[in-house]
Amino acid sequence: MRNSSETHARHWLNPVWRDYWELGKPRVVLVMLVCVLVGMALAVPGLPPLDKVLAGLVGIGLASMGAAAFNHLLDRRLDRLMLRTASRPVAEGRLGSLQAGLYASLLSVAGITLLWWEVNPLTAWLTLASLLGYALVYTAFLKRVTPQNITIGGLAGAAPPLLGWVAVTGQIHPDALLLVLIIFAWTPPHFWALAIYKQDEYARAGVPMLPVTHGETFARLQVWLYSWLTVAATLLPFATGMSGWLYLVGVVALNLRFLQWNWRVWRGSDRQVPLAAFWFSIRYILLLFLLLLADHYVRLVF
Ligand code: HEM
Ligand SMILES: CC(C)=CCC/C(C)=C/CC/C(C)=C/COP(=O)(O)OP(=O)(O)O
Repeated sequence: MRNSSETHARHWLNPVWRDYWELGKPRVVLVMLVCVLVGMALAVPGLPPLDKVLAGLVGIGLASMGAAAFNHLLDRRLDRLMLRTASRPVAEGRLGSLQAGLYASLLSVAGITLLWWEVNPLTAWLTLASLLGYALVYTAFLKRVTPQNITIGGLAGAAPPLLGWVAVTGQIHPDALLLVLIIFAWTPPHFWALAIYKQDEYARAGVPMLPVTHGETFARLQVWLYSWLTVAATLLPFATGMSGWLYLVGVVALNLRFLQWNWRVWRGSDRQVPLAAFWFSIRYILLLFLLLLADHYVRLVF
């Protein structure tokens, strides 16, 4: 048992708000909100209406953090079995299941309600579908039963640009679906690179991730193949006229780096390469969406 001074030191260093904040996976949600914002910006020729932008970002942000908190709750036993996740707040018992469940419900209900009243019902429905897709379909079911968990579950994570687009226009447009396709195709190279690096932990925890069920070589090949699918998807905004030359030049440069990293994942044997490719995938998707944004406004001005 901890003595009181240790307990005090721990609370001082790790206050409870920080645990609640961590439940929402804030860094992942931040990148998702950038994708939401880009969806909003590309949906209209000028600036999107500020009230929809603010209510949309807050509502989708709350719902996404709620979904992430449900993931922490439902995965608490699994998380305990892996080094990367063992010290998470619910897994380690710093927050109880009831607390986490109430917090996740509160964020989710607040987010969806805000979207319903201040944005539009379609955005609320689509966000609810993404929330349930990640928290229930992916976390509680797919993750535990099939190595295709993230290809199917990735649809929920890919939704943000569509949510942003619909928040501003109230309608689903094919261009928004192109943006969803980019994230959807990018998710397997993003995640399987990490899964290759962490395959021993997933195997020990009994999670059927691709490198565990089909072997490391097959997973490395899939990362390489899906990175080509991602490259193809990223060229569609230019091919359809949605984005211009600035986007094309930038995305070709990004894609060359992306392919280089994923080629090294496929051909290399260095154990650190998949981890580096995973971190590059995050910079890649962030820069790609910022590029779409820059291209959109440059084309408006010139
Ligand atoms: C089902 C789809 C996805 C899966 C399975 C997945 C999986 C993961 C995993 C396991 C991590 C490591 C988390 C950690 O160590 O705490 C991670 C990190 C990350 N993911 Fe994904 N991801 C998905 C979709 C996305 C999407 C759609 C985005 C953004 C658009 C995203 C952005 C990030 C970011 C920014 C990080 C780094 C977080 C940090 O700094 O700790 N991911 N992802
Ligand atoms: C409303 C909406 C857009 C919802 C999407 C919410 C959301 C935060 C998705 C995140 C995707 C992600 C990090 C998956 C990893 O889960 P994991 O359980 O495989 O990874 P872990 O082991 O790190 O928990």
